[in-house]
Amino acid sequence: MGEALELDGLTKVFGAQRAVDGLSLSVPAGSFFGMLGPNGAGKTTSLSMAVGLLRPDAGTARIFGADVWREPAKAKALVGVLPDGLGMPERLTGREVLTYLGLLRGIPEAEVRARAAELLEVLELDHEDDKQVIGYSTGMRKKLGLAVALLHAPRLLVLDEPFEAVDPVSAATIRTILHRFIAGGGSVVMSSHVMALVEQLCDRVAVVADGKVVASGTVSEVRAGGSLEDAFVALVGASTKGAEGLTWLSR
Ligand SMILES: Nc1ncnc2c1ncn2[C@@H]1O[C@H](COP(=O)(O)OP(=O)(O)OP(=O)(O)O)[C@@H](O)[C@H]1O
Repeated sequence: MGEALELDGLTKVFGAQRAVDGLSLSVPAGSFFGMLGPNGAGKTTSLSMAVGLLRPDAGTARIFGADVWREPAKAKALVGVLPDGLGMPERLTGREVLTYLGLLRGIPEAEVRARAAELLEVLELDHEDDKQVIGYSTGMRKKLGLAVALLHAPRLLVLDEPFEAVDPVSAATIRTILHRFIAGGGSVVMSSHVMALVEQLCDRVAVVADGKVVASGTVSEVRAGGSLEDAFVALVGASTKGAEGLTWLSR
């Protein structure tokens, strides 16, 4: 079936820091792919380059074979993105955001309205229909961002921390939506810090540290008989910080 996403030698340098350092990975079509890594490992920077939001200093990103930076219109039509710290038109309601972005995508108006209504209902954003985005909570923003990513029925979803700040009921809804998306032939790449969620949802994972992939494969290959959390700590190095110092916290 080919590759949904192929990153080859992606590199991004900020000043003296190589935030992403020759990162390569391959996401087979139909897979649910988890990207793990400690804070500052380079996950957001890599995913931003992968979907055309941040220009790489070197390397390539392909979505179903389309080069994200050489054939952006073709590549971007195939992908729905939930970026980190999503900027939204703050003075629009959720329904207006979806309608506006759907029309910009070239979806016929009646179809946009029908899809927006369905997404808002499923994600339980429809009961506060008058609320502008500026009044949304972090979790509501995340859900609206996911609705935006799904609106044009992409073949690949790239989601940066989709479950962050989302309540358990909404998280279950999102999990169901993502499972249905995969069952319908879609592919998902998501970053997350929640190991249990990655173990439960994903069939393949990559662990990123210092801007490089330090392990990748099926979940069982990467966890190698133990838990994913143990494998992760072994790969990125355990820290003993926090056990010492801070004596002023003791009573
Ligand atoms: N615009 C920027 N300017 C300077 N440095 C940056 C910029 N964006 C990211 N960085 C640095 O690049 C490194 C990788 O950051 P990135 O946000 O990709 O990590 P991450 O793996 O997504 O982390 P987290 O899990 O905390 O979200 C960090 O050290 C960060 O400080």
